[in-house]
Amino acid sequence: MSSTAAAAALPARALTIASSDSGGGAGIQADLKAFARCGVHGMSVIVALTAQNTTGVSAIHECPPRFVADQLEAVLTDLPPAAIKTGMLLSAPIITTVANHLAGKGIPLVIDPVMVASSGSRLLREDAVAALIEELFPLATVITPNLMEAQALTGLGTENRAEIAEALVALGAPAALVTGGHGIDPIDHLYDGRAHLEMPVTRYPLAATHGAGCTHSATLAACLARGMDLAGAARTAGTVASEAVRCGLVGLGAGDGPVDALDVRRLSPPTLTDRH
Ligand SMILES: Nc1ncnc2c1ncn2[C@@H]1O[C@H](COP(=O)(O)OP(=O)(O)O)[C@@H](O)[C@H]1O
Ligand SMILES: Cc1ncc(COP(=O)(O)OP(=O)(O)O)c(N)n1
Repeated sequence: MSSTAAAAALPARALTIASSDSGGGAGIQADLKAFARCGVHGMSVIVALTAQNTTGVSAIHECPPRFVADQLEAVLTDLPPAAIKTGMLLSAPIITTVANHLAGKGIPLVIDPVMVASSGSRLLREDAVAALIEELFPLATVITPNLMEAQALTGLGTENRAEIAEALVALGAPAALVTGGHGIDPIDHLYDGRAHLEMPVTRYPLAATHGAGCTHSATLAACLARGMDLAGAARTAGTVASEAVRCGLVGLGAGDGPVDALDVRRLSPPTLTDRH
């Protein structure tokens, strides 16, 4: 195969800029599984490490912003991604570093404004919320808060997703997708500044939703990397996240079990042959 033909056969690339979950349920670990689920080569810039399991976060170790910049430069210079997602960014200096590296690149960007873990720990410092809105939202293709994050960002108490999505777009993001895992109705709501689109998702009443939001936003980025339009990518993200909950590993730990985008229980190690 010629090198041009070999390059044409390569998978699309997507990058996650987020934090590690030592329990393997959310964060970078969930993102890379979602990228693989979508047939996309995943790359990662890790901004913080969490000591975390299914019951909660016990410690957070922040990477120096200079090392975040080193990772960004390593990836962006050699392996430019076709789409990027951000997850847990933790601090204002990290957000500024990320924004400085992404500004002007024109790469589709999904911002998952991760603020508080479902276990209650803060994953975005209070003094970093303004930086997220002012420096990163204008660079986004779409932001994907859950209902509670959307309420915190807008200061609105309503559960009316159309109203909240419009307020999010008014904050500077070109499009907002409010996810529906926690709401009364399991509906994802997309507003792109012109039209509203409601996307029902199948809800599974399982104790295995840890990492659902990460899986959702990573799938959305992977679909954009593969050339899908925003509405199609949003529908696929809702379906993949919902399926990951259906396949979730209930009982894996003492708390909320991790979602499983790859449905690993149906996989087994390859059979070894004489050639191996
Ligand atoms: N119980 C559930 N059953 C099916 N899908 C779910 C469930 N919880 C979450 N999801 C899926 O995960 C997505 C994100 O979930 P959500 O709870 O809104 O965000 P987060 O995990 O960030 O709190 C939803 O849009 C939905 O597709
Ligand atoms: C390292 C890390 N990143 C993100 C989250 C939040 O995960 P998410 O899927 O948005 O929601 P919950 O699993 O907290 O419901 C996290 N916990 N850790």
